[in-house]
Amino acid sequence: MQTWATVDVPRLPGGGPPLRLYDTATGRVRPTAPGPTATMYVCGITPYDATHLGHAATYLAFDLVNRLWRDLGHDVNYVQNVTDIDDPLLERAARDHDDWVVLGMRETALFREDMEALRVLAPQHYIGAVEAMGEIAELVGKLLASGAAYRIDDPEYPDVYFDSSVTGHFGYESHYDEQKMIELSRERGGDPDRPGKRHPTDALLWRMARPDEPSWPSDLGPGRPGWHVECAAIALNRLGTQIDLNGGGSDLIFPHHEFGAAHAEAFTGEHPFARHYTHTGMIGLDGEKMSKSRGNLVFVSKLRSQGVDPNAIRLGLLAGHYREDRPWTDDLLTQAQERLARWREAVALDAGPPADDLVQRLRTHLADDLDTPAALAAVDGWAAEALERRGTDPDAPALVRTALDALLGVAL
Ligand SMILES: Nc1ncnc2c1ncn2[C@@H]1O[C@H](COS(=O)(=O)NC(=O)[C@@H](N)CS)[C@@H](O)[C@H]1O
Ligand SMILES: [Zn+2]
Repeated sequence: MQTWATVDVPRLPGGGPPLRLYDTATGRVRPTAPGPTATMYVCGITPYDATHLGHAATYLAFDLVNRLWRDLGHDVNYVQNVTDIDDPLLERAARDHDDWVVLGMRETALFREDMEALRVLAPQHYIGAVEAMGEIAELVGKLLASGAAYRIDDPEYPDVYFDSSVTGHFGYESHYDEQKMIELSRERGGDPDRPGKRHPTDALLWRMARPDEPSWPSDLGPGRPGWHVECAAIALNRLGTQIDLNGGGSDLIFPHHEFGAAHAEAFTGEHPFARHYTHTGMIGLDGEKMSKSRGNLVFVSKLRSQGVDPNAIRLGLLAGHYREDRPWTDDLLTQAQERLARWREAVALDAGPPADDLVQRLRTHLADDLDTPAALAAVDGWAAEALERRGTDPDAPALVRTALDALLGVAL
């Protein structure tokens, strides 16, 4: 699938400390240690109700990771999927009497546009589940052949399930207990109560064709994939057997990333699949998580059509820490617009206070588990000084502009 147009990342002089990120599996903020090319898989959207500010907050967080790794001299191989076939998409299309293919294409196009407007660096590989159907079915076939998966004893629909016990590490990513796993599995597309499963949380790998549901031919018989195996296949085939970072919102901790890791590890025999599992907090509105099911959504495209500068949306979402569940409010946007205007005024000056120290502080704060509140405050400090006392370094304004572009993705 075509990815979106990307902006280039200006080079900054000097360098910063290694990027440290919170890892859900080890429960600690730990240094990332990518090789020359960092490998990152961030789960993409299920293409409807795109792009709400919750989506945007998550992709902005991983955009900072992308930018920081580049600033540290790494290339980044960034892969993202589109879940363009799955129950929620089919349900939404049915509700709106929409063709599910058209709905998916329309919403994916809108998502691309919004990502471009927000200056999110494009993934090297932007892959839809439908276009990856062959490789997904192939992975399911191999898991079935190896005994890591099994067919449920249901003569009408002998669907294929993953045996969550096969890797011996199941649960290492989320650390949830069985009860919580069953609860979340039920809430997020699983079927723990289906009779005949070896373990209630075992995840569906291949759903045999049902009447009036789309299906694809495969060696497994006609059908369509379960949700988690698409991400395992797409990541393994483009990033290798162990990756630096698997990212997404905290609602993906379980079942999605636990199973994505288990599917990958059952196939490769290598553990852990990802050296970091990093999850963002939920953006809320009026006290509730912003979510499709609740319909309390604020859309990037709507704000853009009202003339809101995408850089202000970016600053509004980066004002809070990426791992905090936090509300989106009109106030947040107003403060971000004022901050953006102040910063623009300061970098428009023909001189300012020396900014080398600011660049290093930006790098240090962002390398500390993406501490954007501290980073933005450091820029506020420089801008205030520049606007009060003007400062005498003629190179400072341009250096600040370049640093904000490269490290924060903000275009002044
Ligand atoms: N309110 C929210 N705040 C922050 N992130 C959110 C919010 N709602 C969804 N997300 C994140 O946005 C990303 C896309 O969500 S999604 O459209 O539901 N799609 C999926 O979760 C799957 N297609 C992943 S393979 C996920 O990482 C999800 O965790
Ligand atoms: Zn995913």
